[in-house]
Amino acid sequence: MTSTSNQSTPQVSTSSEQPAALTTSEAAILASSKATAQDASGRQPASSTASASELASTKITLLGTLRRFADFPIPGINFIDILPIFQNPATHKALLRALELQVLEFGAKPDVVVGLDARGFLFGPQLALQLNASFVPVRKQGKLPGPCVTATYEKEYGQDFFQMQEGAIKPGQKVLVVDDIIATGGSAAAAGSLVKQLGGDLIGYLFMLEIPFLKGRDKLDGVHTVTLLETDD
Ligand SMILES: O=P(O)(O)OC[C@H]1O[C@H](OP(=O)(O)OP(=O)(O)O)[C@H](O)[C@@H]1O
Ligand SMILES: Nc1ncnc2[nH]cnc12
Repeated sequence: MTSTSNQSTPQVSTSSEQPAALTTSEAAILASSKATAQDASGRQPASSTASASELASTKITLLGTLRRFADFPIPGINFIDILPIFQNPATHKALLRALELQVLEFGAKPDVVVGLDARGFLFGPQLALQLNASFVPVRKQGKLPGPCVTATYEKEYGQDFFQMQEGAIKPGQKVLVVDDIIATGGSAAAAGSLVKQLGGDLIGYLFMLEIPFLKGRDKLDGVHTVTLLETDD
């Protein structure tokens, strides 16, 4: 996929067509795509330029698709709605492609993709298929049959329990935990602790979106964490 689009690629502005005012997140994406595409001599190899610019374009498109709802689900929470991405096949496809590119940053192919109930199920199984990996769910308590391991956690708007089925991960398997959003990091940290209880080798966390001011990464014990998009607004 390149920014010279085909029908399944979201339409993205070229630099001469940029809207007059970029948001802070969009400007940061453009700056980092220019920096990372350069080699040691300052030149930009064609393939790396293409994929960096593809990723930067996709990020801007996806950020523009998000919606905000004030005071949902409780007063004081600025809820970021990712669902519009899935309403459009082009943005849906671009998201999956971008996440697949982000997995390269882990330097190892996961054996298992673990997705968190419920929004981690929107793209986790598809990503697992693209990586030729297994998909295993983390579910809210009371939804999984058979013996389970359980972890309690606090998230941005409440407390909950997560479970995984015993035997769902084989000891030593390389596991990537994926979810839509990392806010305070409580959900992801609980999922990581379940993976470890089952003997998995937690190689990292991958999120569609991070809310940096909530400092969720601080709860992830330094485990490699990659996020496609960031917004504090
Ligand atoms: O970083 P945290 O503060 O823990 O918050 C992030 C979690 O909150 C949301 O899930 P939610 O529990 O609302 O469930 P849902 O996916 O079923 O909507 C989101 O999908 C993450 O899993
Ligand atoms: N602000 C937020 N918006 C959407 N999902 C969330 N999960 C935790 N915090 C959230």
